[in-house]
Amino acid sequence: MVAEMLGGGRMWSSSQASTRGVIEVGRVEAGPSHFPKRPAPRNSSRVNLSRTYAIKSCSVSSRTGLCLGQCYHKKSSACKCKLGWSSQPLSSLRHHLRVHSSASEAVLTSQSDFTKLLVGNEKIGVLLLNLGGPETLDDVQPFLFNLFADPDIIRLPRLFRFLQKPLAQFISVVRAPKSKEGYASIGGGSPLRQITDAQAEALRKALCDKDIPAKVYVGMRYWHPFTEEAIEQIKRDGITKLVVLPLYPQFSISTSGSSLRLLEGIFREDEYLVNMQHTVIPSWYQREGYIKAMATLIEKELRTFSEPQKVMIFFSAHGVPLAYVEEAGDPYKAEMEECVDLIMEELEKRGITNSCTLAYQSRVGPVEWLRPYTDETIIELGQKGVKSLLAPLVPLGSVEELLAAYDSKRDELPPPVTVWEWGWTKSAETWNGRAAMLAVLALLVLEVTTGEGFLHQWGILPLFH
Ligand SMILES: C=CC1=C(C)c2cc3[nH]c(cc4nc(cc5[nH]c(cc1n2)c(C)c5CCC(=O)O)C(CCC(=O)O)=C4C)c(C)c3C=C
Ligand SMILES: [Fe+2]
Repeated sequence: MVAEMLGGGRMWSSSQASTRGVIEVGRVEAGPSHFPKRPAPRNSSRVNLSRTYAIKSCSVSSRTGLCLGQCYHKKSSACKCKLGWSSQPLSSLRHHLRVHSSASEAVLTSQSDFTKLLVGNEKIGVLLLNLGGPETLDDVQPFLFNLFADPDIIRLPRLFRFLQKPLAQFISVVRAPKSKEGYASIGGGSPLRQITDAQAEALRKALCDKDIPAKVYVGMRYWHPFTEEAIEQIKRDGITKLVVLPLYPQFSISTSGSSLRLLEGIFREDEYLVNMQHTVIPSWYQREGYIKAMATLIEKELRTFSEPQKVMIFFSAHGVPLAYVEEAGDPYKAEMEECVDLIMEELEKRGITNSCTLAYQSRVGPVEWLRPYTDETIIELGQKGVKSLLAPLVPLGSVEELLAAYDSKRDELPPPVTVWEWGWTKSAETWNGRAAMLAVLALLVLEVTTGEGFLHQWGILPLFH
């Protein structure tokens, strides 16, 4: 599908138009992660976290050319709105995005414009995207089928795509017993729906408190409520402006990318949606609210150790297969590393200078995943004499896995380490969710108070100062 991205685009009426002139319909807001990477000395002042960057990546005019995800600009002036990430490196995106710092730019909308806009029949929606999870043990195999049938999860060469569903059926049946064991150990189902619904409700309330009567929807990729169901509700509610917000702080082909690709397909086919204004936030790990929330959680947890300064902060993130990063250009690893850097810098500002490690967990299948692996790293740390560990980035639902890895390695650790202090509790499972929520709220609050960000670009939030 070729999208007309340059020049076209539904424009706002003049009272709505952003004076920045860079964010229009379908524009993607993104942060410093989308700059070409540069070495980041720990002590340099790297990023102004409160700054917002607007990226001219995706304003599309034709009915068939609506673009929800990140877009590729070819070397020629023509632009392709790719349906998937498998055939073209995502890293090429960075070279073609026009990045604007909005820090010094003008105020967008007056208070009266704001009131007019809200009263003027605009219906704002926020669509939170997440993975979804089986609610009962009987849901596990069909959930796994949906997951493995996704070409962004099992990436087959185009020629072999016809095998996707049979393969998904096979893998889901084989994997189901192991998965069921995991879900049985956390109460017989995934907590993700409850957590995401709670996030949606908290966000709705926070927006409502700010006089933004937005409806917040949850769209899951592999289980109920499916993204398609959320979209149907959005249409029934007559939403006219939609903010699409994946609940993954860092972008990966396999998570936000997959959900955005699905949405892109739905939008392309639907006249109502094609005409609805929308904006997408592909990743937000670099937002001040998120970084500060994570730093605060770590700071608080460190205090529970007997010798806090000796604790190794062990970021155990969800992994992805190595080929995603090396062959398909998934920015996930770079974004994860930058996220860890930003959290550590924030901690340094607070006088916390503990050492840290980043490792990846949750591998599935026989292929190589991002290294270092969490289970192996735990042993190495033990052998190096690290006695206290705090793990802040553990993915939702995976704390058991990490603890099991730790426990199974306990015997392999040298004697002084067998009394390892472990700075994590079961409640950590929801930390990512809570931090994500905080981040989203902080993002909105930040944008209300500073005049930066997508809501201002749209002219739906006024400046307070
Ligand atoms: C090739 C397979 C997988 C990739 C790639 C992958 C990436 C990925 N996943 C998350 C977050 C979560 N995944 C969860 C469950 C889960 N993921 C896979 C496979 C891949 N994930 C499977 C098979 C499962 C089911 C459980 C299992 O059998 O191990 C969950 C938990 C959802 C829940 O039920 O609550 C999360 C969260 C990220 C962030 C990511 C890439 C960055
Ligand atoms: Fe996963």
